[in-house]
Amino acid sequence: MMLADPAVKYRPFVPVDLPDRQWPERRIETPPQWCSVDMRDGNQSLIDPMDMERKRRFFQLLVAVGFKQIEVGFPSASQIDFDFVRELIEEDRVPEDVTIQVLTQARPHLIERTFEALEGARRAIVHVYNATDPMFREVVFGVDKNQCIQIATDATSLIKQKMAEYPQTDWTFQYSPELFTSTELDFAVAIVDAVAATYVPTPEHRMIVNLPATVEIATPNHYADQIEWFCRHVKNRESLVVSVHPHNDRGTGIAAAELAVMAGADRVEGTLFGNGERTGNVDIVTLAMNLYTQGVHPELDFSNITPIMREVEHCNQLPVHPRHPYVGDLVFTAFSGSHQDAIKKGMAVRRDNPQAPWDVPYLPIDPLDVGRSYEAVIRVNSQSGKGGVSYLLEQEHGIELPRRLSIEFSQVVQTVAERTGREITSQMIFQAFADEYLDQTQPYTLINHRLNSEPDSPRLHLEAIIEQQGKRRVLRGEGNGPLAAFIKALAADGQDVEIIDYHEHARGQGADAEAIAYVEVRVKGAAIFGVGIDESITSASMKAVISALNRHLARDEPAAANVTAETLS
Ligand SMILES: CC(=O)SCCNC(=O)CCNC(=O)[C@H](O)C(C)(C)COP(=O)(O)OP(=O)(O)OC[C@H]1O[C@@H](n2cnc3c(N)ncnc32)[C@H](O)[C@@H]1OP(=O)(O)O
Ligand SMILES: CC(C)C(=O)C(=O)O
Repeated sequence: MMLADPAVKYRPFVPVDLPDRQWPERRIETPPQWCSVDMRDGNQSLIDPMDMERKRRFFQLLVAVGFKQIEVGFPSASQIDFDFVRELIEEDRVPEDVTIQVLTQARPHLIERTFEALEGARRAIVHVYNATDPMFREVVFGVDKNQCIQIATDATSLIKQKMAEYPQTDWTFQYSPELFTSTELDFAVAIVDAVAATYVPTPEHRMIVNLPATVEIATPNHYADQIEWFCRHVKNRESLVVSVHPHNDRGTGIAAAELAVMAGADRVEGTLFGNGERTGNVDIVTLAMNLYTQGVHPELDFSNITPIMREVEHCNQLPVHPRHPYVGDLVFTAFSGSHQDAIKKGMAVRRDNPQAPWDVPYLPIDPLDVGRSYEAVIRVNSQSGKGGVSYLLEQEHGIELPRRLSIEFSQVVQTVAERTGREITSQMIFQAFADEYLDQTQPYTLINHRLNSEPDSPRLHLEAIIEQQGKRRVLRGEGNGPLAAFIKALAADGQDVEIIDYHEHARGQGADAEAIAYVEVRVKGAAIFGVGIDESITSASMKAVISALNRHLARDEPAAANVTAETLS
């Protein structure tokens, strides 16, 4: 049960005393070093840790994306992690420019085993950790501060010695004061200084100091303060690569990582799509794409993001949320009418000026940049409006509705959406459009027509063959254009139709192109639309008039109406 006063149980974080903090004014202008910990922190938190096949696939994926540092496991913790590291080395599967990293606790037998796993590696990062937070010192290890430092420096000495035993490998040393964020800052600096004094890094051969938010305990600005404070107080900063390793317990892992980089971190450890202990590690995809949308290339390649997501889902056996930034199945989709309208208008402006900076409403990134298409951007349900319906007809069926017709037709789609309660696909929209306008062939059906003109006269003579109730008849009329002649022919048959508005365009390209004509006509004082499609523009416009007339006549005979709703059910 939630407490009436949570303060009796939970303590707020203590702010860092850093009145002259510099990080809020900084911007991220170059990407940090990235290290994927999918195969270690990600793997250790899976329901079913990865088998060899999934590990191989994940490693290949990380290499293909462009990671240069990959924590491939905890080889002293499990045989499969050990075997995988051996396979990478023995089968020479690590590309020249990629460095593998492995984790070990600060315990001699685990360190020994770690080096056994790494024998023969071209290059490797050995990552050792011990918990430095006061509660862990007391409850988990039963050590005081000096003993805690001793665990870390003893491990460092042993690692340094083991590195010397295998000089053919290009080694990098990494130390993490686990639970850095809940460790007293001066103690975190003291233990890192002691470890560094043991290892003796130089600016040419730096050691990595990884400062994990093992459990996220505060707002991201607090983490940034801690990182800046650390960087300003640690000795020999120029000999260290300062790395961060945020988790996401408060849901602010991304913000914490970004602010930490502004505060001086050189490197970020995280996972693809944020798998990891509890609520996960920081998601490197989002971090990278956040940089990209600020105009900074992250030096990771997510230009075909969907297969990357599917591969990670396979390896982790965990789904990526449909609303996950930049990749989720629904993140490039707008259902709501006003969003669709704005996107449609923004896309139209962009089509005219494709080199302009990206400025499409509601879309922080061009879906094409991550291999997604525009087709899925707009989807229609009962929350949608005319913009979405017209967009889909235009994009997928080449039908560019005039504005007033799009208003009328969106009501047809709205009725279907509300009745079914489901998403309406572009195919369903086209079917509704065909039912409502194109297939209106009763009572009049246009079978054919012939046009004649006289020399030196603008007048055209039209003969239109129509079918009505199974019988064919010829209607005749004359006018200055084919449509005017057809209106005359209908008038002679007792149907007074007045053209109010007319639009036409080609549909498709090349030899297969068709013409589509839209008319708004007035019949017996009422305005109504009609649409016709044909290879010939004249036939398309006559069919459009017939469509409008038949719709008008159907309204007088309700039994013939409502075809659309039935067809879609
Ligand atoms: C925040 C992180 O993600 S850290 C990484 C966590 N990952 C893993 O733990 C991977 C899987 N782990 C394992 O397979 C095992 O825990 C092993 C092989 C590493 C160690 O196994 P065991 O020796 O059986 O120890 P166990 O699992 O019970 O861990 C607790 C012991 O480790 C010690 N320990 C824990 N962390 C550290 C550390 N960083 N340095 C030194 N000792 C440590 C504890 O003090 C405790 O020792 P004790 O038994 O003397 O009290
Ligand atoms: C080992 C360390 C870096 C870790 O995974 C954590 O603190 O979350």
